[in-house]
Amino acid sequence: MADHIGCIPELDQKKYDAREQVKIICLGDSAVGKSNCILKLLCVRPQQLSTYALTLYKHTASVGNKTVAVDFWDTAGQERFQSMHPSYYHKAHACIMVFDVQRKITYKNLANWYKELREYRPEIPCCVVANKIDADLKVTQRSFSFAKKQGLPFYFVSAADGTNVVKMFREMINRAVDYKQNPSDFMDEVLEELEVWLSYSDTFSDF
Ligand SMILES: Nc1nc2c(ncn2[C@@H]2O[C@H](COP(=O)(O)OP(=O)(O)OP(=O)(O)O)[C@@H](O)[C@H]2O)c(=O)[nH]1
Ligand SMILES: [Mg+2]
Repeated sequence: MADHIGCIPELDQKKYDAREQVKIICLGDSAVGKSNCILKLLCVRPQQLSTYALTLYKHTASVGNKTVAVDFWDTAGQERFQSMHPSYYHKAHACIMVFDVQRKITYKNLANWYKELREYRPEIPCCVVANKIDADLKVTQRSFSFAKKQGLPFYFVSAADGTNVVKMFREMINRAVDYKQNPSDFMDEVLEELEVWLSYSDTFSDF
């Protein structure tokens, strides 16, 4: 039932420097399995690049004929205050919201996370992940209406045995790239144009 997990043995610097880059954030209550989902995908020991409150995981993925550098942003602790710093949301291209199928409160709290997400990022693709299904497979027969009501894709996942982990991330990376190429948020469009313009002016300043 588990997906095959594609391991990346070591960092390929060329791919890492890929032009296309997306930021994907994870939201959800403490201990729902956010970090474990990412770790399962990466199959490698994480590289901790930032502070106590934030861990940044680097990943490369193929989307069509392009190599995409993916930054997964994960928190360590701040979600216990039921709110994230605005910089966490800044320029995110997609969001993965996780709850624990064994703790109802984590499902209820999705509404708060989603509200906060939409205050900062009204248009980015988002999905709902029901994690820890290995602990009780019967939950996959239950319906969790929150995602449907909000029109969000929904995945039953187990970070422990890998079920649906790769599928979920692959689809979300595709959607993040898609969003980056066709932002529906006006501010994002402006920032995207500005970035292209700045990269051109960098190139010319080399001459
Ligand atoms: N049975 C089972 N346990 C899981 C699964 N995913 C995570 N866990 C366990 O749940 C606990 C929390 O997992 P984390 O990945 O650290 O959760 P988190 O959401 O990153 O937690 P914080 O960083 O504290 O916010 C750990 O003890 C994991 O081993 C899963 O799919 N199945
Ligand atoms: Mg964590």
